[in-house]
Amino acid sequence: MGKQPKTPESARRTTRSTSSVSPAPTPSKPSAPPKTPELSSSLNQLLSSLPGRKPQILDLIRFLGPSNAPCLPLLLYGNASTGKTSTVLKVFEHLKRPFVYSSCRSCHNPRILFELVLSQLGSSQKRCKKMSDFFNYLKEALVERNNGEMVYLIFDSIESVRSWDNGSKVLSLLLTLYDKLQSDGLGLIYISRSTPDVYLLRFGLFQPIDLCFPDYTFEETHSILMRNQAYPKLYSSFLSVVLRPFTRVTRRIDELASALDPLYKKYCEPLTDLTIIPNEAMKRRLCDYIWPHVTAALNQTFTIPPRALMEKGSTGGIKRQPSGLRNETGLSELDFHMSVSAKYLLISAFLASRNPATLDAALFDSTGGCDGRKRKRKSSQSVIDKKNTRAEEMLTKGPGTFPLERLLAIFQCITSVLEEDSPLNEGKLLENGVGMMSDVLLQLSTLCSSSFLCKSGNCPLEGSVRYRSMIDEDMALKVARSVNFPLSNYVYRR
Ligand SMILES: Nc1ncnc2c1ncn2[C@@H]1O[C@H](COP(=O)(O)OP(=O)(O)OP(=O)(O)O)[C@@H](O)[C@H]1O
Repeated sequence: MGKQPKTPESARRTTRSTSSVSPAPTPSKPSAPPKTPELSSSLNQLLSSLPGRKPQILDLIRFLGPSNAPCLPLLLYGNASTGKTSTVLKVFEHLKRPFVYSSCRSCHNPRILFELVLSQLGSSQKRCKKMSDFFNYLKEALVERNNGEMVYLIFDSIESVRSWDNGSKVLSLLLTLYDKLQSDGLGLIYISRSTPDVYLLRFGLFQPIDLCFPDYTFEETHSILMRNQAYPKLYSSFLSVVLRPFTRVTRRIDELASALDPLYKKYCEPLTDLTIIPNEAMKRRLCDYIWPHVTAALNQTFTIPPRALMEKGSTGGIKRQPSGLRNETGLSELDFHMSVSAKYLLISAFLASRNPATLDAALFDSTGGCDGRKRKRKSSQSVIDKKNTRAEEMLTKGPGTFPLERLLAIFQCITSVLEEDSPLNEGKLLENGVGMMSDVLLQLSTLCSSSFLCKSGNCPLEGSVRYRSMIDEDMALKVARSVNFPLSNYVYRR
């Protein structure tokens, strides 16, 4: 499971400013969700509109507290399409609270973001030439508004700010607004795909209450897709055929919905009556009918649009690029399409191609951990020298080939390390567990057909197929970052 949402008590911390500014109102104690019959039916509606998000919804309502009580900044985090935005917006709608929503991803630069926030607060004429303009206008708008009710600024996708010019400064301003403006009735909610440590380490003052949105389980994904279906029996029989293979490729609800939509239309084509409850024989016939389309659609999931593929020089001694596959901006597309297990497989393949096989034992211990330093200390200098010479040869030759067994061994090692290390990844890996391994061959063939890997002919000695990774180090690092994998700890360097 992912990092569990903290209990309200353990999550509430005193920021430097709340402890030093005495007249500032104390953030309210989180209270239980209201229990009037009217509200509880609206709460039930809210809960059923977002399957799998009950703990997050209830925590969020508790953290926000009553409408006139200040609340500490909240940081909602989780992978793409885990319902962070939908949950916040629906909770605010349910509570009927005033809020200002801005997605940093669609703003592209600070000026657009600042002016978007101000315009929603009624200051649409204000132009922000400097960062301090935003702060001053925001303060003015809050003072003018001052009606005793909190107003919440919701900043979505704050991880995107880091890639802007002056991104760090902008992020620092956004994350410290609470310290400066809490007494003006401002609540702050940040939504991020990155984990809190990214912000806590770099912006020391920022100490929000964090709320994790773990990836959906298979069952939750099923319930989400079943929502609002006109013919639930038929749709359920459709999902029983298609959902397993697709969730191996992606767990993103938006990707699944758009991939399954045309397939469902196909599935219904042979039927004249959609209200029918398919019996076993009909299910089998429909399954046979849809299956070729399923396999074709599964392959398409990895297609990277050509406009995103830009030429870029190779780095780190890796000389070859896959034909037609260039990276850099391509990663956002890649990130969009690639499942978590495919990303780990790609990282494993990169390591297998990049590192000499002789270093595997030193980099990964038998339980899968990265135990490089300990082992290196035990090796004699001459053994190290020999390995280094071979490794240097590899670096100058470009990416090496490797057999399937080596790929699987590395894959197993790095995924088991991540089960221990990464709170967000933990959920995916534990949940997928065996599934992730059994899925590898399917992922492998898809990675080959998408030119991320290539088959490198048969090894004359072993007679088996060998593979080669076709991505460069920059791309591997980006893939690794997207799943919080510490790739540089595993890459052999001269
Ligand atoms: N639990 C859920 N129930 C119903 N629909 C959901 C659920 N979770 C996600 N979705 C749907 O998936 C899509 C993406 O959800 P949303 O934008 O809320 O995710 P997110 O975590 O904010 O993603 P991102 O990090 O990409 O911004 C939306 O269409 C949303 O309706």
